[in-house]
Amino acid sequence: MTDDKQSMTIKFGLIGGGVMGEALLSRLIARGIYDSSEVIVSEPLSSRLDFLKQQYNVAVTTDNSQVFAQVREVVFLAVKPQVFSAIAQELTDIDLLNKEHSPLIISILAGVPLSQLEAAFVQLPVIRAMPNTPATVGAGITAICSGAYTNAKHHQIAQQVFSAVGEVVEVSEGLMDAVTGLSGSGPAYVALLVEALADGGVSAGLPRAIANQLALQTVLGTAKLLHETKMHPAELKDRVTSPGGTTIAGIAKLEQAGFRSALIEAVKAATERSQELGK
Ligand SMILES: NC(=O)C1=CN([C@@H]2O[C@H](COP(=O)(O)OP(=O)(O)OC[C@H]3O[C@@H](n4cnc5c(N)ncnc54)[C@H](O)[C@@H]3O)[C@@H](O)[C@H]2O)C=CC1
Ligand SMILES: O=C(O)[C@@H]1CCC=N1
Repeated sequence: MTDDKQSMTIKFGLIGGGVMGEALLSRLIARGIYDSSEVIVSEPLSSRLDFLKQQYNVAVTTDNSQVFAQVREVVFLAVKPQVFSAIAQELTDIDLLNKEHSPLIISILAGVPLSQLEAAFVQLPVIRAMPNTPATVGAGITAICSGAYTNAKHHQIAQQVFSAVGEVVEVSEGLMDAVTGLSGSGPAYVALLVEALADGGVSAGLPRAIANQLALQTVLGTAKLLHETKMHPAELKDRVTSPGGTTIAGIAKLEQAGFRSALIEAVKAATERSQELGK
């Protein structure tokens, strides 16, 4: 059931109010891309629904068909890929194409290809995207690729939506699984790195709180330095590494333990998993 907000004004519909859905929603409203009165969220968990309604003052529903029926501009799919076929099934009774304003469908579902999306949303404009969790703080990066029925306006809408949460790149669809394995899953790898660096500091005798702070700021500062100066990572590594010094001793251990290979294999494994999710 929807609440009493005016359905006439609904421009943006979110299906799935979880981690990524909320990250996008919060920034879109904070940046004024959509007013809260223009948004509807569909989510089966009542605790999440209540929270999102309270926090963002948006219309809410547990009925996905309400979103498809009311939205005039964008339907944003942010459910798990495993739920997609059930949602596609719910659409069979709704004539989306012949609505007065047929919406742009944006999907962030890992692995689900444009062919599957376009089979569910027949002749509708669809954009497949892969954002990442730093979107929550406006520091995300999103790769997008467009379906067959999109035009320049749809493209502009997707750019505007994802620019609200960070950088946007366009790739061909064949690269989306690799994007998922790198930047989509990447925040988890970096979180592991931060945690492990701090553990190393604790192991070397640092108090936990100081070790956490040192580890986090080292990763943040290094990323900022590389980003702002456009320096090649190898050059930065060389600058830190004094002959016969401490850093080369640490790097030798990382190489021995297969640090680079572990990251390469992680990206490859996540890419393969994304490919599997689309089958
Ligand atoms: N978490 C991440 O870092 C990223 C996730 N993604 C993709 O975003 C999608 C969502 O991921 P998360 O936000 O992490 O998951 P999540 O589990 O936090 O959110 C999914 C939400 O969908 C709701 N839901 C379940 N069934 C539903 C249905 N039938 N109709 C409407 N809502 C339903 C769930 O209750 C939940 O709140 C996934 O497809 C994932 O591949 C993409 C980029 C990054
Ligand atoms: O782990 C996952 O499947 C999702 C997609 C990218 C990040 N999280």
